[in-house]
Formats: sequence, C-alpha cells, structure tokens
Amino acid sequence: MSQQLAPPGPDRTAAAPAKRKRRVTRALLRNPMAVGSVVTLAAMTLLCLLAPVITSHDPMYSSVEHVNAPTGTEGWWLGGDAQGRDMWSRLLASIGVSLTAALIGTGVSIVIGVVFGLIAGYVGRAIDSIASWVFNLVLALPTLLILIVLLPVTRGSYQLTMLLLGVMLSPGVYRLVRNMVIGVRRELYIDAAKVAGLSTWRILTRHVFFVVRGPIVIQAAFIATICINVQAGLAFLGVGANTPSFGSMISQAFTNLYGHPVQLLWPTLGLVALTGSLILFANAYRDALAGTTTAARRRSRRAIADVTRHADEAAPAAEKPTGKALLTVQDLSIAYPRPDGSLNEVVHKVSLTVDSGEVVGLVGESGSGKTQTAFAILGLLPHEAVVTAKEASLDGRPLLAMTPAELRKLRGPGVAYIPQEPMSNLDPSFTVGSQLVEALRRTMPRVQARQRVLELLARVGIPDPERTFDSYPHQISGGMAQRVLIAGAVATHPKVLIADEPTTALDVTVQAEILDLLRELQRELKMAVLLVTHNFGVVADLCDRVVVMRDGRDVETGEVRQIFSRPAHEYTKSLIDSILDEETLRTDAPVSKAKEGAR
Ligand SMILES: Nc1ncnc2c1ncn2[C@@H]1O[C@H](COP(=O)(O)OP(=O)(O)OP(=O)(O)O)[C@@H](O)[C@H]1O
Repeated sequence: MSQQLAPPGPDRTAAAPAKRKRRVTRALLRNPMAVGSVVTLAAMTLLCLLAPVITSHDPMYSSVEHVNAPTGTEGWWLGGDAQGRDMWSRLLASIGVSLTAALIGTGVSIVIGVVFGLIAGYVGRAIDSIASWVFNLVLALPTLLILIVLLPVTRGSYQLTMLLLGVMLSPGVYRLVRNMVIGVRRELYIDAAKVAGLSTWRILTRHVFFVVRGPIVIQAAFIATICINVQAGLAFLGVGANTPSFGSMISQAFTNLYGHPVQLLWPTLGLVALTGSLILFANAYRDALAGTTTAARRRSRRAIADVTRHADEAAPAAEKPTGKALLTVQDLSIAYPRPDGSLNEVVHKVSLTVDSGEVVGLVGESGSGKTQTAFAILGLLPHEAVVTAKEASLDGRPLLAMTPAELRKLRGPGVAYIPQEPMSNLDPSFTVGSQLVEALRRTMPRVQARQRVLELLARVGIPDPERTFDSYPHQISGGMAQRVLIAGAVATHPKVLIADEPTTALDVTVQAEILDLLRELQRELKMAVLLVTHNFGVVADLCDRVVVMRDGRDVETGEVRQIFSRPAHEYTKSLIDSILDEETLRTDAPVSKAKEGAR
C-alpha cells in the first residue's frame, strides 16, 4: 500500500466537535422553549449579579417606615415585608442563594455519580458490586431526615447542606450512568474501539460518555430543581433564617397572607421561573443533542483521484507463506460459569496455526465456537469467560498472559479485526472519518492520520472518500460500512487479520466485492488472515488451509485442496455437500479456482 501522502487538507476531524457544538446551538436557537428558558435563566442570573448596583438596600436591612410597604413605594419597588425589608433586594439575593445551592448540590452529585457510574459500568466485576452496594445503601437513607438530623453539624449553612444533599442524590446519577454504560459496553463498536487499540480512558470519555451525556443533562436539571426546592423548603421551615431565600420569603409572606397576599407572589414567581426554566432548557438541550446525530452533513467536492492513484500504484507483489507460525493456538478451551457454579465449556481444546502471509479458514455451523475462538485470540471475551490453553501466542508472545495494556498495544499493529455486522461496529454518534482517525492518532499527528484515512478509504474502493469521511454510519450502505471497517483494520498494517464472517450481513453482489478486496489487501500487505466463516465457498475463494469446527471442537484441519477432495470427517463432507446443493459455490472446481484467484 502506498505511503505517499497527498498535500494535507483542512483538518475536518479536529473541527468535528466544534461543528457539533454549532449544530446544537442552532437547534437550541430554533426552539422557542429553549430560547425562552435560556433568556429567563440568563436574566435571573444577571439580575442577581447586578444586585449590588440595582438595589438600594441590603436584603437584611429593616426600615420601620416600610413595614408592609405596598408595591411601587419609592426605593422599595416591590414593597416591604412584615419586617420592613426591601422585597426587591431580597428577591435578587434569593436567586443567588438558589443558584448557588443548585450548583453545589448538582455538581457534587454529578461528579460522584458520573465518575463511579462510568467506572463501575465499564469495568464491572468487584468494583461494580461494591459501588452498587454502597450507592444502594445511600439511596435507602431518608434524605430530608438526614439533612435535618445533621443540622447541628451544618449549623444552618445552606452550602454545607447542599453538599450533603449532592452526596445523597448521587445514587440516582450513578444508577443512570452505570446502566447506560453497561448497555453501551456491549455495543460492537466498543469492541471495535478496543481492537483499534484505544485506551480505556479514551473509550470511556469519548464513546461511552457521549452516549450518556444527554440523560445526564436532564438528570442534572432535575437535581438542580430538587436542590433549589429542598433549600427553599428548609428555609421555609426556618433553617438558615438569616439567609434571604425564596423559602424564608414565602414563610414570611404566609404570616401576612390575608393582609398582603402580594408578598407571596414575588418569591413564588421567582421560584417557579427558576426551576421551570431549568427543566425546559434541559429538555430542549436533550432534543438538540439527539438531533445532531441525524443532521444532514455538509458535502465535500474536493477530488482525491491522486490519492487513489498513489494508493494503487505501489501495490507490492503477493508473498508466499513463509511457513513460520505467526499465530499459534493449542488446546484452547473456553468455559462460562453456570448459575450453580459449574462450568459450561463452549470451546474444547481447539488448536490452529496461521503462518505469515497465510489465509486460514475457521469453518463451522452457527454456534460451533468460531467467534469465541477468534475473540479469545483478540482478548475480547467477557470477563466471566474461563480461558485456558497449552499455548496461545502471536509472533511468539503469549496472548493469555498479557495485561490489558499489553493487549491494547498488540491490537492494531499485531492483530486487527473485521467484524460480522459492519453497522453495529461503527459508533452512530461520530463520523466515519473521526472514528478511523482516532485509531491512527496513537502513531501519527492528526493531519497525517486524516490524510492516511482518506488514502485508505480510496484504497478500499470508496468512490468519494471525503464525503464518506464526513458521513455518519447511518448515511452509508452496509457494503460501504464494511469497506470502512476493512480500511480501519488494515490501517495499522497488522500482522494478523481476523475477519469474522465479513460478508454475512451483506447482499450477494457486495459479498463478492468484499471478498475480492480482502484477497487483494492480504496480498498487498502480506497479512496472515484468520477467516471465520460458515461458508465453504468463501473458504475455496480465499483460504490456503482450513480448520473445521463442530460443537466447540476442531474436527478436521488441512489444506483446502485436500479437504475439498478428500474430507476425512463426515461433518466436513456434509458442510461441503450442503454448499454444493445450494449451488452457492460456482461450477468450476473450487480448489483450482481458489488457487487461481488467490495466487
Ligand atoms: N457469554 C457467553 N456465555 C455463555 N455461553 C456463551 C457466551 N457467548 C457465547 N456462548 C456460547 O458459545 C457457543 C459458541 O458461540 P460462538 O459465537 O463462538 O459460535 P459461532 O460458531 O461463532 O456462531 P455464529 O456463526 O452464529 O456466530 C454458543 O453455544 C454460545 O451460546
């Protein structure tokens, strides 16, 4: 594959978050509910900040002449309360207190809930159990009662009270984030990101956090309103009576309800406006975020014919297998614990080798353990899987003994993966280009990575690479998505490529194109390929050797030619017969065609 780079263009990937932000802003500006709530919130915040300038009295200043002064009294524009204090300055001070309460309580609960939710949901195991146990315990505690019982400790300070409230409310955030992360963690595009060698931190902050941030915004708004209302409620009951707040104003107004009902109006209006606009803004923001993933993408017209030409020019000749076993798996067994504690073995002592530059087919019916075997090599099995092997090594390095960090380093340049369902392996929230660039960023600067991705997209036969680069997964076809994933897999020149039924999800004509592409890339990059398939036709097309699996065991291994002409096992025979019956294999002799096509 060509290493020549066309002159760098503008860095679209770097601009992607900025563009997304602009789209969110535009969506918000088009939504009257969003505009109204933002204006209200901004106006209230501004008024509170300008309070020292636009009020004539301290909120605690009391004037006997202005006891129950009516609205419109000079200097007491909203009137005076029962103690002759300026309602206007008390109202502005109350906004400040409410906003501070919301900031403290929400900040504490979001930070605690998000951090622990992300970690527990993604890492699972003991961390999840311990964190869930602790948060469930906190959730079971009677929040208001605890706040009241701890009043001697907080001494009426609403800031300390909100800090405690934030801790008490964090289980809600934790559960939301944890549950969403568990859902996202199982998405194939997270596996794809792992195979691309992204660090756990990067996967958490980019792919996982992106999905949960919308609900977090909504949750944050609810928590902010809870904090404002709890603070107001406690103040209504007399906690922190010396602090001007909506609660203490409403409490005061209650004593004057029949004589001066208007005194109840201002704090009530302020409280409703503040909490209402918070909720409305959060809903509008959530809608705007959801809308950005479906927003139409700007189309690029820049031609990259030169990139395509460069990519095609330097294709090196195919290399014969060297005979050195690059990937060795010996007596690999995989088991999962049953509820009663016993183990259910799904792969039993499977052995296979893949030499440098060799294509080995791993064939078998659905459920025969092919994917489990491939995932064991990639280190992608769920943590509850019990994996044992006499040997499982890549290029002499023991795979099962590797730490997650070592595995991460190995993936990409060592072993890459092409999945079965291309669409599910692309994160719907990000453009195709940004996902491919991300995997290359470990080894090269962003501008160069972008250019390399464009080259690769051209190389895998995508007609308008720039447009595809800027597209979201739902905007491209399944065949295109598979080409994109192939481009991503070969981007780091892997020694071994594991392709798991790479054509199953595609229609027949596209299947043939993808197989041709795989064959070409294997020859160009001299990769060893482990091709997982249930289709002997695909084996005939591409493979040098084949390992046949049934019920988790390798029942037969051999050269493709030999297996086709003299299958030793009845099961192999029936697999070949079934394909011939279905006429899925072309009419010429499979082995000769395989060798013609591949060599
Ligand atoms: N997490 C798991 N816990 C328990 N059993 C599992 C788990 N994952 C897979 N299995 C079992 O392992 C066996 C082999 O599954 P595997 O996905 O490897 O089959 P396959 O040959 O790749 O089939 P397909 O072509 O349908 O993907 C199946 O019986 C499956 O039910």
